[in-house]
Amino acid sequence: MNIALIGYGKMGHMIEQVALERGHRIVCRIDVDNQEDFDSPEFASADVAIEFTNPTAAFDNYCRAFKHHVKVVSGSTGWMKDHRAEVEEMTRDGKQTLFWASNFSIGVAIFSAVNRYLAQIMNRFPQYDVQMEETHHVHKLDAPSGTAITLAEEIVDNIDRKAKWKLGTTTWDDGRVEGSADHNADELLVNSIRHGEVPGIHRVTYNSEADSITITHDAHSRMGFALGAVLAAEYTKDHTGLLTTNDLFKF
Ligand SMILES: NC(=O)C1=CN([C@@H]2O[C@H](COP(=O)(O)OP(=O)(O)OC[C@H]3O[C@@H](n4cnc5c(N)ncnc54)[C@H](OP(=O)(O)O)[C@@H]3O)[C@@H](O)[C@H]2O)C=CC1
Ligand SMILES: O=C(O)C1=N[C@H](C(=O)O)C[C@H](O)C1
Repeated sequence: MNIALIGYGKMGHMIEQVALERGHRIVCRIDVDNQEDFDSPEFASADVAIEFTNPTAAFDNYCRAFKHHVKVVSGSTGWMKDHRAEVEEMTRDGKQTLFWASNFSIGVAIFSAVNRYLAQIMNRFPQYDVQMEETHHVHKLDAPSGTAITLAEEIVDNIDRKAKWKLGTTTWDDGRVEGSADHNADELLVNSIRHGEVPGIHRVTYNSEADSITITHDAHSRMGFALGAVLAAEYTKDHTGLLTTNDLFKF
């Protein structure tokens, strides 16, 4: 299939490698300095555009692709709080197509199923309090991570004693600590750590006086995200509307 890349950074390069290995063609690469290529015949020839940019650019990129009726697969995080409703409206009834996931790795799809099940079990065991921690490289622009937000929303949806999640502290390599761990009992605290070149670690811990139960997903590289994004593009070619990994992996 024909793939356009929007954002040619760490993920864009890795997705190109995986897409070529799987026999696809890259027909267009759009980065900051060639935005006019959105209006090129090469971009319009794409079956799917794969977008990995940043929290502030992502929504505009979806709109520019939709103008040419090009379907989008996107992993950019941090835009949902401002544009979720608009994207839901644009993709309603398959008018436009966006496959979005805060994390494309197969491992996180499995982790997320375990996360939801564990939260349901914990309704019967009020002696356990739950907290989350995510660790990423120091270049990351958003905190908490998109994956942490998705996992936190799943816990809040499934465990009666938590009403919402709250960003706690962000701890940096040089020892700086931003934010505060203060929170109410009905708030799920999510702490962030920014360290070196870590691709992404997500940890959910249930703690009681007697013991702790921790589940962790630790990405060894970005390769799992890139493979998932290309699998999502292959799925998106034949589907419409607002899609996500639950559609792809059938969890
Ligand atoms: N869902 C998932 O599985 C994953 C999601 N991510 C998310 O994907 C995003 C990108 O990650 P990553 O590749 O590591 O980041 P990078 O910073 O390495 O790459 C982003 C690229 O997008 C470019 N860019 C910025 N603005 C625009 C624009 N308006 N149009 C086109 N290109 C633009 C940047 O250019 P310049 O450098 O010049 O600004 C850069 O080349 C982040 O939001 C990250 O959180 C990352 C990994 C997995
Ligand atoms: O910025 C990253 O690198 C990552 N971003 C995604 C997120 O915010 O959850 C996914 C992955 O953890 C890597």
